[in-house]
Amino acid sequence: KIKLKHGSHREGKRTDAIMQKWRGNGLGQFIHWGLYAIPGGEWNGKQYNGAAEWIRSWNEMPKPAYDSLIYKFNPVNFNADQWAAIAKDMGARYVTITTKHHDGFCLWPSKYTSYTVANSPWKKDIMKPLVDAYDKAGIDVILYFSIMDWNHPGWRYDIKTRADSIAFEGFKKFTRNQLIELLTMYPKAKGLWFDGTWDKSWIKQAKFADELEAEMRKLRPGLIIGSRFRADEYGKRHFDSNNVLMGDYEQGWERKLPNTIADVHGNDWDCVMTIPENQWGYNKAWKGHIKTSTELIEMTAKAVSLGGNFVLNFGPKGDGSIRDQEKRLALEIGDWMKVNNEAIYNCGYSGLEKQDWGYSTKKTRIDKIYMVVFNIPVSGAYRVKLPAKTAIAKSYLLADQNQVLKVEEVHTNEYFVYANPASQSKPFVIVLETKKKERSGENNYDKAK
Ligand SMILES: C[C@@H]1N[C@@H](c2nc3ccccc3[nH]2)[C@H](O)[C@@H]1O
Repeated sequence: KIKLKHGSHREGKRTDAIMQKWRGNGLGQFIHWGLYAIPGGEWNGKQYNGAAEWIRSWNEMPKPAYDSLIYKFNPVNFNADQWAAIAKDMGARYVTITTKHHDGFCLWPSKYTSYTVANSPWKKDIMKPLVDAYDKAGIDVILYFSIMDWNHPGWRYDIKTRADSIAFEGFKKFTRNQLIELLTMYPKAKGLWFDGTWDKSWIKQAKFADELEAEMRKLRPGLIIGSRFRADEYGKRHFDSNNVLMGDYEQGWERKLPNTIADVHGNDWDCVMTIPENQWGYNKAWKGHIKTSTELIEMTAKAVSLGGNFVLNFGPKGDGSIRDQEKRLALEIGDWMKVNNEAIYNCGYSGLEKQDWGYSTKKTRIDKIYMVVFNIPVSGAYRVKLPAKTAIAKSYLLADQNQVLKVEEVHTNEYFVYANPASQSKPFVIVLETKKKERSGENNYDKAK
């Protein structure tokens, strides 16, 4: 083990109630909203091929033209309660909201810069109504914060000269001030989701970032901070030089999912996902594949089956309204979650071998296993292998618990569950209530009544 001053300060999962609630959330909503939603991926009639929230980095759009979008920020259709209702209807149990993206525009009236909503035609704080609306809806709030800030004169991609170093010292103070300000103004926030931390300038700030993380955790005990915030003194990110996870959960799954439990190294983690291929901020013209609700439900089930949370991104328009495709997907996912959320909420890795029919999840501390089915076997038989000394006490469809299913032990600890789902068009869940196996060889299953 390498002696580290600014590596991880905790091994293993957090066991406190705040983190246990986070762990059981299963499904979350991401909100990317800011000035970039006004051009929506287009400038002077030309489409920007990258992610819409990165349009400022596009040479076709002069930086001053982007920066003066502040004078156009007047989201007359912004309705925080409506955004929270969409998340609620979808079955999201937490939301991550951009307070400041890479462009540096602040959705709260920060005292430390003039580049905020306070100096836009809108004038009012956006974060307070959002935090209050989601909190009222019973949805936990996490604040997204980009360290990289293209608007701040002190930002540097790397620190090469003494002048860089002096400028960056000012930037670091500004960053700390804004983070303390956010935690003070929005005490209901359960955590911070950091981004824009990959450049050398920030990676070199191991001591500063370590002390800042400690200061934030002291100010807000129980605060949830992921692995993307800081690097150790050898520049190692996400996992320190002893390969121990930094922060409270792994924040590396952006637009991708782990494939097996080995990929998540026994840690908590979240996957943040876009509906189109790669657009976080509002883009007028979604190109390429737009994920269907069934695909997104499958990603949610896969994430939970591997012990993580799935956080689906919404990019509200410049006027504050939510686009129709996003509203429709939220309702379709929500319809499924209303019937099946028992297989998602407070569930995690079941320990069972992956089978072709889909993903299995397990309630923490309860002997219930959920088989979330996406591929229906022509045989009608759903194979499941249980650990030794575990038997199936009862099996039924989550959607219709009166439908007790026939179970057959085809080999030791290997069972076929027979189910003919009513509908074949949507994923469905088979529940296994397990029990300790009595003497071996006894047929431990209920014949279909
Ligand atoms: C959660 C996502 N993270 C930001 C981002 N910027 C990137 C630059 C390079 C590679 C990946 C990136 N992700 C995206 O703009 C979005 O906020």
